[in-house]
Amino acid sequence: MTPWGPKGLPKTLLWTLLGLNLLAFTLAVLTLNYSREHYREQAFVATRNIAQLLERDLTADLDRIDQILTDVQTEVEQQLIAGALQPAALDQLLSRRSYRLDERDALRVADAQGRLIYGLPPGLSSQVQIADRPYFQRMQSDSSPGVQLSEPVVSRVTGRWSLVVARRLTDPLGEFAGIVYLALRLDGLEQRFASLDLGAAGAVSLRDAHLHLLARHSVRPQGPTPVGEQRVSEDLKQALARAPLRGEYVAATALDGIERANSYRRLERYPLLIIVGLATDDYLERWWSELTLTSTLMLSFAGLSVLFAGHLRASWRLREQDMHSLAAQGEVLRESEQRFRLLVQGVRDHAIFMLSPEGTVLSWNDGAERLKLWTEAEVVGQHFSVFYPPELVAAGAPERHLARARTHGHHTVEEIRVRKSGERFWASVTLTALHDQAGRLTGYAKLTRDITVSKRVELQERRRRTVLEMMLSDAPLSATLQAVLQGLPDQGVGLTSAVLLKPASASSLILAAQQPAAGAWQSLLSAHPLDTADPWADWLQSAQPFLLWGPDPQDPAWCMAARQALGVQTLLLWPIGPRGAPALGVVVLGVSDPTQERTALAALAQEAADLCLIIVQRARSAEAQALAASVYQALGEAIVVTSAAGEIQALNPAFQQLTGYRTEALQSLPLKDLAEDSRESAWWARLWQSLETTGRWQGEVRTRFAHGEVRPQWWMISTIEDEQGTAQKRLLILSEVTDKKRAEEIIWREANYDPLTGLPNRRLFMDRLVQALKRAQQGREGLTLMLIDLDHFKSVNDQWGHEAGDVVLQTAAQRLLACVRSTDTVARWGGDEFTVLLTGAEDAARAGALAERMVASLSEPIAWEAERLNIGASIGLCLAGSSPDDAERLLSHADQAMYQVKRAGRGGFRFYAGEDDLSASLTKAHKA
Ligand SMILES: Nc1nc2c(ncn2[C@@H]2O[C@H](COP(=O)(O)OP(=O)(O)OP(=O)(O)O)[C@@H](O)[C@H]2O)c(=O)[nH]1
Repeated sequence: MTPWGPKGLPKTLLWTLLGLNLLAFTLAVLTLNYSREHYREQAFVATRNIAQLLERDLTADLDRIDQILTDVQTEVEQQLIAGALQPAALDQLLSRRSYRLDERDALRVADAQGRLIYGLPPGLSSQVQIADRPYFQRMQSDSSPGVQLSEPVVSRVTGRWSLVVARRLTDPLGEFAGIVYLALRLDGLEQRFASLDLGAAGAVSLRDAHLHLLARHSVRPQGPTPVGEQRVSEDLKQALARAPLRGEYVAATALDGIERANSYRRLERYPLLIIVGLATDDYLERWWSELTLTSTLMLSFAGLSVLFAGHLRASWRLREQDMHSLAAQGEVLRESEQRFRLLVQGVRDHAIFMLSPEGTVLSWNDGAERLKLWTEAEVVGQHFSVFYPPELVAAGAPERHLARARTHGHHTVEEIRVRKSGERFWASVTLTALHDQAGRLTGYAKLTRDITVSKRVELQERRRRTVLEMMLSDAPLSATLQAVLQGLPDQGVGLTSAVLLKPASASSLILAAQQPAAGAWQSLLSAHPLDTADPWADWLQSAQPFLLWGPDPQDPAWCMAARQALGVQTLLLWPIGPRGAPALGVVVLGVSDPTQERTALAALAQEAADLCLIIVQRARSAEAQALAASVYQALGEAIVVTSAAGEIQALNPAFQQLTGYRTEALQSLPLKDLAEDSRESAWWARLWQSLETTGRWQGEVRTRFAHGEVRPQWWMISTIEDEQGTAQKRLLILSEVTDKKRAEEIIWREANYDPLTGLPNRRLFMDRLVQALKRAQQGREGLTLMLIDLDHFKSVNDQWGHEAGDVVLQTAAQRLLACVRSTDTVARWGGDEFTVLLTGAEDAARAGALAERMVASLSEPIAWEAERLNIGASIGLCLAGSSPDDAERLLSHADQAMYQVKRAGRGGFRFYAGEDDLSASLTKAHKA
């Protein structure tokens, strides 16, 4: 945010507002000051006027009094010249003059000794003396004529404060003869002052020459007037010093402390001073209102200024924020644009460019250059239809796409495009219409991505699926092969046509040909048969790919003809068939675009060839299966098909006829349910063990028929295995029992089983060991071999006879069988030696535990007649390794391990510990 700084507009405005406020304030102060001075001046004018009026008034009064006094003086002096004072004549005189006097002011005459000789009220006679009065004594000694004024005195006649106005009397000799005077009552003066309008607190005073207070009127009196009081304010003293006759001053009066604007004036002819004052509060009353009003206005103005400034500041801040935010947005936008431009420029996997509304290229990014191989300088200004293959341009695709984008906002399509080199590729194209704010079309943004790889995979998968579905729905072979070819041009590799040929009689057989070039192929082959002469014969035998990329004089004549007939440069022949085996057919591709990637073409041909091989092989295996099924159905032998685990899956008609069963009745039942003999579980276990280890079993079985009948049947069970040797099905063929079959079985049993113990003999054990080793070497199961030799068996024979030895051998066989699983094989190797073959996911831990159990079991006493025979067992173990162990070597290793146990004292087991265990093998060899 921009600071509320000195350079900003708001700061200027702030200063302006402040200046305006200061100006207004100054003006207001000046105006108020002027106004105050004005009011004061008015007050002075008023007081001056009043003082002047009072001066005139008082002077007039005193003049009048003086006139009377002069008249009386003249009269009295004449009477004195005449001999004695004649009061009657004075009364007469005074009665003529008395209208000019206030009735309260008495005119009196005192003689030279100060005795009142005239003017006393009745009853007082001559008792009144004024000889002690200072004014009397002054006049007694001062012979100057003229009127004299006294200091304020309390009249001895009236008892009131009075001012004595007197004239000196002289006798004819010129000696002092007394005074004639008028005692002017001061309260009378105060009453006169009271008639003046002096506001709420004004005052007027009269002082004598020595500033004694004579009379005073205050609108707000503080008590009786202190007549004679000489205290005055310093301001008055200073003013009098400056201007003794008249002047003005402002001061708080010494008597009541109220500040007033005062005017003073000395009477010209009498030593009196008039002071008139108007209280400051009075004359400034209006000024105070003005001050209040002005202050209110000023405060209002200042308040409004502050509000205005605040509002302005807030608005400015908002504006600043807006501007900042705009600036920030602008910056973000610029950055975003920059990033977008860099992004678009830098995108290398997508062609991103702009088109004008007419489809002319306006801009070009790195990805576009990489994808389409045009540089920006070459392509800008060209119409974008240069990226379309000619057939799409001819069909009006570019214009159609623009129109769609215009109508719908954008248009996405997956189609073939061409690079500058002419190479075709699968592209995913999105055209987006761009408009300005007024909604006018400004152009198009075009995004193109090379999707050749994924598209090929997708098309390949689609074709495979189609072909698979056709195969599963048993579509005709030719139609399925045709489907392989039909999808090929979509792969975008510029294929002109493809054909599948059957080489054996190639000239006449086209297995399938891609439309619409089938006719061209047909006529080519009729004119130039692809015979089996050199070099084709050898090639077809080897089934190697044959790629002809360009015309070469060495090429077979047929190729030259094919190129010519199809109008192509590149021919590609790919054999159909497993490598190294004679070809079943040939895929021939004619490629129109010489720039095509060879690996892509080769992959396409190979994939078509692989698909064709699967189709042909399946057709053949279907034929074979159909044949087998018809044989199975037609055969006179009764046949049952089961799963590898023995669950019944199918019965042929002959079986149903023989046994009376329907297929549904036996479906999923175990095969052993058909054998009455399987009630004895050990019998069935032996049978199944034989079947699992040898894959075959045959013998007489009491067989249950449909209606409860049990008839002896000859069972011949064989196993159908897959290519890895894993059992898939069991096939049981039932037939009538014949002597020959019985004899065969006896011979078979004697050849494979030990008659004393019933265990498989050495021969059968070796068979099973070899089979198990095969499986172990395919990594499908583990294998452990055990060689068990009874300890001290000879002594049983020696001590108890051969029969006892036989019982011991039989018992040992049973005990060993009881220790193992049904899938394991326990065999009698010979004499008192047994072998055990443990299969499945064997490990040393389980084999060791089993050996331990066997040692323990064989150590248990064996009952014979009343005796308890004691033997033991020594066991050698050997785990089949990942190396191709042969059976003999395994047996030798187990034997070495067993002998080590014997040497160590018997009664135990031991694993073969490697070739280093020489002592064991050597000693055994010696023993042998
Ligand atoms: N009862 C009986 N004895 C047999 C049979 N076959 C072999 N023998 C005897 O089994 C004996 C095996 O001998 P050896 O294994 O050396 O004797 P051993 O006492 O077990 O000696 P070690 O194995 O060293 O403990 C021989 O005496 C044979 O005659 C047979 O079928 N029945």
